[in-house]
Amino acid sequence: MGLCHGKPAELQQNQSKNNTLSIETDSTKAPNSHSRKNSYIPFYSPSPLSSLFKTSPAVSSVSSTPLRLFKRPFPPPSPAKHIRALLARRHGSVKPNEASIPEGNEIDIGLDKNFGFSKQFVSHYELGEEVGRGHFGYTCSAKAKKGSMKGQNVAVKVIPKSQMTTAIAIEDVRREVKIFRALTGHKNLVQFYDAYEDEDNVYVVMELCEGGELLDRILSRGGKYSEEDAKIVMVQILSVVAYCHLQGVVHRDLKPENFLFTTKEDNSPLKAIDFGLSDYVKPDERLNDIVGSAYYVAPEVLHRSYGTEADMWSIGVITYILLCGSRPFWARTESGIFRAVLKTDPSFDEAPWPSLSPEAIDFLKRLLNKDYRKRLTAAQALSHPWLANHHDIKIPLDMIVYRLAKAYIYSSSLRKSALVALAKTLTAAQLAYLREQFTLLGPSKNGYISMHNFKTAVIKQSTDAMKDSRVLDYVNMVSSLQYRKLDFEEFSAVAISVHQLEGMDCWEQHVRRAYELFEKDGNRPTMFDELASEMRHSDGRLTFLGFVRLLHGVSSRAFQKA
Ligand SMILES: Nc1ncnc2c1ncn2[C@@H]1O[C@H](COP(=O)(O)OP(=O)(O)OP(=O)(O)O)[C@@H](O)[C@H]1O
Ligand SMILES: [Ca+2]
Repeated sequence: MGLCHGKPAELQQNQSKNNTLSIETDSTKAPNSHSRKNSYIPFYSPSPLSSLFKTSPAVSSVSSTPLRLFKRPFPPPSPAKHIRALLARRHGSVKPNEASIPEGNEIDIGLDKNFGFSKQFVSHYELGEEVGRGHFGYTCSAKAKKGSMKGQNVAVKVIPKSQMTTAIAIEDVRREVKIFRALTGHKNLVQFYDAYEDEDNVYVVMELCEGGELLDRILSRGGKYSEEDAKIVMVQILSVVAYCHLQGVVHRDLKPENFLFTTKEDNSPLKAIDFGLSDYVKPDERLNDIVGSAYYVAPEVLHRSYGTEADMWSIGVITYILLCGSRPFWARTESGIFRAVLKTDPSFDEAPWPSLSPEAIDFLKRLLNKDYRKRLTAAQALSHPWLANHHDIKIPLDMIVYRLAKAYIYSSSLRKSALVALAKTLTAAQLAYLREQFTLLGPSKNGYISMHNFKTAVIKQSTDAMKDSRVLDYVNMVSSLQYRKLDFEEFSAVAISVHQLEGMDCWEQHVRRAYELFEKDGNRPTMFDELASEMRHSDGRLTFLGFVRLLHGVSSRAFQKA
């Protein structure tokens, strides 16, 4: 993955209007988070979520917020609200401008609120003080009273059953616990211990993080991180997200509130929490429910067709906030935020951007690309030059390689030779990521991998989540495809993403050079009699335009239509 900037023209539209210094109204208010409540934070204003949680009547999210003057294009980050469509989905109905929870319990008659968890919470743990609060639950510290954990401090997320007013809300809690339990084991993921229930609540017992939320740390630093400090955070976030994605889990609510530091030390490890909105997704599947928090939501989520790439967008938003202290997409209302996400591009003109490294900006542009096919995966982001040479990076296996392998094997031999030509144009830095993936697939001593390797490499890393998400079925299907052994050269052609390369400035150079190579080695009269004239020379060989279409995997039928 060489540094090659994203398309500036595409990304610079609409910037000017975002860059004016203005009086802004922050539409969010502070949560009840213990740590945050007690610390003075200059730009802080209270969040409507806390009142929501107490099932108060309708709360206006905007009217009670004071006007503040900020010397920034946008106000600094504050806790993000969940998207109203999500609240409606979970709680039954939400009025157009109010994120309210229906009152009374008429709608939960007949709902099965038994989870099959142990009922022995009280005999096992002694609940302590509240350490945090979200929309769906509050979290307390607790002490284990018996067993192997006796005397140990833990955190307990308490999810009141009175909040579970729809079948969807109940299903979401079941899934949250199932995913959290299955995924546990990564060093940047809060350790799950057990789940309990009684008449009133579900209790999720987990490792206690005493260092507070990433959001609090951003705010206590005055809103900004140095590049070096931001890298330390991003490597940890990417590492745990790459792990989730490989297992077939999309988090869907990545934001600084959902990352906690284990201790108050500056160099404390960071841990992901809150799988409350997570879901399983197979590599070739698209989800369609609108879920997440407005500032961090990806455009394709709003278009109701998304996969793991949506998390990568949220990671782009987090990185942007870390580096400049402002949100890239901001407006006073939810619909305004959505419009910004769909239509505007973040500004990189104002301070501090001109003084930041081109690698940092390139990294961001490749995450905040509105076309999800052009976005970096988590494993690719870890291989990006901005993070290169950072200590503690372990590039994980990337499921996109499996998807690309399947597409490659089903391609015509003509497309295969076009991809081989394109792969020959990659720079050493770009090949580094592919080399890592090849190595992870476990090549033989003489440098070949077979389709079987695609299975053995994944089995080593599989958790129960991978079974539940049916990623293992997908891997079995890919590894059973009939294809010859691959050396690194052909593997590079297999695992090259044409869409991603197309999102880079250097695409034109790559594709022109690749066409030259293809002309030399692979171009021959095509067999499709009715190829459109602009796709073929008079002797039947592919034109440059035809070559580009071929790289994208356009079928012969589409060629005929073109
Ligand atoms: N393991 C933990 N250790 C310490 N504090 C925690 C832990 N887990 C959660 N918290 C605190 O509790 C808050 C709420 O937890 P969590 O995000 O899981 O709840 P939620 O209701 O699902 O949140 P949201 O409103 O984002 O959906 C967190 O933001 C954090 O401050
Ligand atoms: Ca949360």
